[in-house]
Amino acid sequence: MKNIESCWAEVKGRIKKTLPDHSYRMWIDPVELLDFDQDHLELSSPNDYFIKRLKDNYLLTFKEEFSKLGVDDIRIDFKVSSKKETGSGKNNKTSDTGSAIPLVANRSKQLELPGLQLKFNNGRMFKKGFTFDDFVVGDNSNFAYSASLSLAQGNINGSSILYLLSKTGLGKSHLSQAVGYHIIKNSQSKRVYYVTAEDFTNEMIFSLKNKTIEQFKEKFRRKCDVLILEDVHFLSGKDATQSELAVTLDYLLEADKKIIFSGCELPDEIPKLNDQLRSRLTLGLVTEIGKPDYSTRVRILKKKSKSFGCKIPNHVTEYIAQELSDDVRQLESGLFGVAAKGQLMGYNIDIELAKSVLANITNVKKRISIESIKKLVCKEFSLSEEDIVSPSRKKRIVKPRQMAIFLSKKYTDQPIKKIGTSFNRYHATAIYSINAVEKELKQKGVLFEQMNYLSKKIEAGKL
Ligand SMILES: Nc1ncnc2c1ncn2[C@@H]1O[C@H](COP(=O)(O)OP(=O)(O)OP(=O)(O)O)[C@@H](O)[C@H]1O
Repeated sequence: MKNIESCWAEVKGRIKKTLPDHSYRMWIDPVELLDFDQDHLELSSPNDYFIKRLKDNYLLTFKEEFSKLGVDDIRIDFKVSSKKETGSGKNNKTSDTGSAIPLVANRSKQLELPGLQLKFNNGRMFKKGFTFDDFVVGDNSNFAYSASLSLAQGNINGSSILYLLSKTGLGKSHLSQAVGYHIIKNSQSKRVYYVTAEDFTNEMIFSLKNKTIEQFKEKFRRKCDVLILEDVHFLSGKDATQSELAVTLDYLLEADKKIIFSGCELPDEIPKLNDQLRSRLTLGLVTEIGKPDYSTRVRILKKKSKSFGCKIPNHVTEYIAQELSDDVRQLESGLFGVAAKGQLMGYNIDIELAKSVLANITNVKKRISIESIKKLVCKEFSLSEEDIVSPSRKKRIVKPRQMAIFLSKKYTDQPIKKIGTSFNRYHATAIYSINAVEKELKQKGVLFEQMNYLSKKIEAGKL
């Protein structure tokens, strides 16, 4: 009889060679040997869902690999148990420092969506680097990552709908595009439509105006295998689009197509959504991505520096991770700032340099609050603070109020509900204000100029 422990290590090694990096990392790497005897072994697994996946997809492989090593008819059981409980300190430590997770050795160029290049055809292009291999998994994103990967590879416990929920900059677009990218990469004939809710609305309006609405319906209802729809909160109050989307979803669900939604709020919390659409949005699995903890932030920074080819010393990386804890977009901008200043000015990349770059980000952030934005807008529009929170619907007050609400959403991480309350407004009205400003910004008129002016002041910390 061979030594089971060494066989298990060899089985893992052999499976690693046959699986894509992210699948191995996701499903096999966390599994540890808990207990064993001559014809039986017990393996650890983080949760029941994981166990089901292992049994469905990898149990046979485990047995085959054992058999190849001369261990036949082994009985394998799984038990919910974290790595920590298994006492494998080595794994915890290495995954904290990031070295347990192999960096992408072969960053292939981001695939473009297949098919035509026409505007309004398949929607937006995927961003380079928004793949599963480029996503750093932490406790904050484990569930969302695993659900996204399951959907990309098949389905999530029989369901084909996923709702990714998070505050801004935490990886919703990254994961939803990773699903699309994975599907196209493995099956180029799949028609993946990646659009924001705003794109969907605009395309619908465009089709109505141009009398091509039948083609629009046909495209989304019958010519789409995977629909990725981002920022669904944008649909608030857009009745016609909501009804069309609900019907589209029925067609896709009927045909068992895959659907990924993303949004900053739960479907139940998005105001002015008709029941028809709301019930369809809640059909899928809702997975939330939270803020990454310190060790995950360090791993994200290390991965980003590596993929962008910049060498940042460990203590500087740790300093950036310590200082910037709100979201990953902010982390990225801190990292780029430090790398760029170092390179352009020929400075050493050290804590002093990092401090000087991060000071702008953190100081400005500290000073920005709903109240400070409210004050600034009142001052610039010669309004009193009573005016801006009053019930008045006079144009000279409504517009600045909407702008202040929009800026509060943009520059603070406060929930929209809270922003609404700060202006004595319902949640639905706050969302309406944000949408109204977004729409007017596109016209590049006076409001656009005013917004630029206010944004520059806020970013410069002149509050
Ligand atoms: N876990 C992660 N690992 C690596 N990169 C990440 C991770 N999470 C987020 N990012 C990066 O952070 C940036 C912002 O992420 P993304 O655009 O997906 O956020 P979002 O939640 O969609 O934000 P928004 O709601 O503002 O659209 C991207 O460059 C993305 O690659």
